[in-house]
Amino acid sequence: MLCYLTRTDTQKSFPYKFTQFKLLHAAIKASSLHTPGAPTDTWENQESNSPFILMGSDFKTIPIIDISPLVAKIDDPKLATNDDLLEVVRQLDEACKEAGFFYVKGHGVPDSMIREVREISRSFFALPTEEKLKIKMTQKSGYRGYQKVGVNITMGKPDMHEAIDYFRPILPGQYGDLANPLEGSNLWPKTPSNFKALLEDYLSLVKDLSRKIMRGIALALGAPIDAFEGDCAGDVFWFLRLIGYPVSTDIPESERTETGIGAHTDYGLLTLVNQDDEIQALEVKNRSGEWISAVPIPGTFVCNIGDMLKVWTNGIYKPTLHRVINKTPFYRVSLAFFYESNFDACIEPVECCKQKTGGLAKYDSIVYGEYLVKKVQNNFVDGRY
Ligand SMILES: N=C(N)NCCCC[C@H](N)C(=O)O
Ligand SMILES: O=C(O)CCC(=O)C(=O)O
Ligand SMILES: [Fe+2]
Repeated sequence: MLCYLTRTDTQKSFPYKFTQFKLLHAAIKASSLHTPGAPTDTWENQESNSPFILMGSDFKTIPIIDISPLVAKIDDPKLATNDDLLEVVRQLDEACKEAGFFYVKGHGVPDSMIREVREISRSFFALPTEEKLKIKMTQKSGYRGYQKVGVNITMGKPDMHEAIDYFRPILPGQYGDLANPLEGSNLWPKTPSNFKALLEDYLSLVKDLSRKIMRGIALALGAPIDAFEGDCAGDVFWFLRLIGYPVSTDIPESERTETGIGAHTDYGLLTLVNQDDEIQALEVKNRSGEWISAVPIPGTFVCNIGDMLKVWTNGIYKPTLHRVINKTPFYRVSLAFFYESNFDACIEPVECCKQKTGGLAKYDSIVYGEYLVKKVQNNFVDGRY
């Protein structure tokens, strides 16, 4: 994909282009192709007052990456420089810079599992409201549990989805006062009976898959392979949302808004979305401001990067605005898994990324847990649970 951007404030213009890389050091160099203050800055303000004018092509589709070499080899130091793995790394780098979104196939999570977790979520959402409210989300439950359509808000507007939110369990006092509002354990419905067991199996698979993709992303950035482990994400905080988007005409007109989830970026490092086949509803905003559809591709996960990765990379990779609008006559189900950093991690631009972006930190450091708590509290209007 080739795009030309002109920096209007300095009158400097430059071509920005990705070529084929075969070796790891070339993949690392790819990150230094990034000129300070260059194209990724358009990502920051995707609305109108960007200092850049886009003149060339922009992404119209979201790349599909077959990550099977990465899944097979990334944990084996002897294999971590294989050509096929480095080709995956190169594709990850390109996708994170161009779109902030990519599909993964060849990820090793069985198709049957991917479908089953959606089906079991669908059967939960089909239960009577009284039944679903038995695991109701409240402030007291640490924001864990079921929320009705319209309870979650984005930019002040009710979202047209119902959901169950699961967060990594937090013991009282585990992170001092930092995690207080999110302390608690998860709420599991009694029916369907295998709900908890199935979702726990799923969670362990997507957690490990995310760890491997983050190893690939570390290499793509020219950072050590375990850069997103240890103090950063070695004790990762995760959460999982089971989401149901009703057919819009099934929602009373007085309560209806246009969006299943309004435009937002995700908060952490990496998100893995398992979306219903054949229902097109997830949209991703490109640099030109067009909404590009993330069409369902059976058996894949839609991956996207989050706010913490932007800070860590000093803006080399930026999260992309996305939203969900279900205009179809079908009830849509998705599972969004969020792989974040350690809850108490202080995320700041790292040296190797600063070097590639002019040397100075473009973002203040953020304590992830503080950021998350604020976000979660802002997602719900007091008393509207
Ligand atoms: N990354 C997460 N958790 N996504 C869930 C919904 C995002 C929208 C949320 N209401 C908001 O305004 O952030
Ligand atoms: O349902 C989807 O496809 C995406 C959900 C999403 O963007 C989110 O929960 O953050
Ligand atoms: Fe999202």
